[in-house]
Amino acid sequence: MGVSIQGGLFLYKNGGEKMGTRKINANRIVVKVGTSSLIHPNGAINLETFDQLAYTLSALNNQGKELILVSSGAMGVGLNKMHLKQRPAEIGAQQALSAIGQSELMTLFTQRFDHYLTDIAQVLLTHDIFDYPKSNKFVMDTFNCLLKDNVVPVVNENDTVATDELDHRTTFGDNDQLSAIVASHMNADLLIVLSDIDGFYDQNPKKFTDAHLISEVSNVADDEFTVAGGSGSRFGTGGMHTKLLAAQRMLAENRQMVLANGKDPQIIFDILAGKPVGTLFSKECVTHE
Ligand SMILES: Nc1ncnc2c1ncn2[C@@H]1O[C@H](COP(=O)(O)OP(=O)(O)O)[C@@H](O)[C@H]1O
Ligand SMILES: N[C@@H](CCC(=O)OP(=O)(O)O)C(=O)O
Repeated sequence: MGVSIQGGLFLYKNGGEKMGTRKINANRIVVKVGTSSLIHPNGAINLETFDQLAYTLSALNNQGKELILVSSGAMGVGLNKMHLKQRPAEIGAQQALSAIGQSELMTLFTQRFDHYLTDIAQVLLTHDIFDYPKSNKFVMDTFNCLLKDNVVPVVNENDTVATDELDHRTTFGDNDQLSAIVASHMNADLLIVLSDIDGFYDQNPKKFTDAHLISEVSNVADDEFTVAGGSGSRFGTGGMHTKLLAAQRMLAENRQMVLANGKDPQIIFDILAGKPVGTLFSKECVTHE
């Protein structure tokens, strides 16, 4: 079991040793994967992640779990396809790149999921879509039909029309919060956020080598936001801030969220088996020695 350092935070013992098991009971699961897990730092496609994500979700789908994948990466894949090193400055050009990348992203997923005999579907959403009762119903009906037919919806923000959270310079979209919105409306038991980092640390580990991984968080307040920095990769957008906002929403609704490293998506099996990997955001402490 972790050591409490304050309020609702538990650090891993001995600087990272993982102990105990968690009680995770999840049937409907939203998995969010960030650009940093899908694209190598050199800009190339991380084929292992695509393949292992498809394998893991297909295996769980075959076990009867209901899965929704929220995937970033349209911009990263678009940059790669157009042989560009960095995002263009203009928002229109960014949106065009994302449109190019989105179809390529789906091609990559379709290939890998086909290999594991799993059908997928593309669902492009905006953050506010659930606020309109008619659209809300259409979106929910679509998700419910797909899940009933064992099809895995692959969600991304519809970057062509979503401009509300873009600063028109450096950030593009926010799938961390979109995944929490989807988890919330689809009444998911668990949100798994896969990133390029082992979990939530007491300071940005890409900047501070003595940062400690936090095992469990039961409350996200100002203290947590002060140690949440920006994105660690060239392509990620929200950094830890948007992940904490997603966690805040999950906690408020008494749902669980696990933030874990997506370099090997089979970590999802460990999460569901209750192994104390990553950071668990949960109102109640569910780790037992
Ligand atoms: N307190 C923190 N704990 C962990 N990571 C942090 C923290 N503060 C900032 N970060 C940064 O957040 C990054 C993950 O966010 P981001 O690059 O947007 O990934 P993704 O593409 O997976 O959404 C990490 O690589 C890390 O550099
Ligand atoms: N819609 C954008 C994703 C934006 C986003 O939230 O990215 P990330 O921080 O990598 O999860 C894209 O597909 O590039």
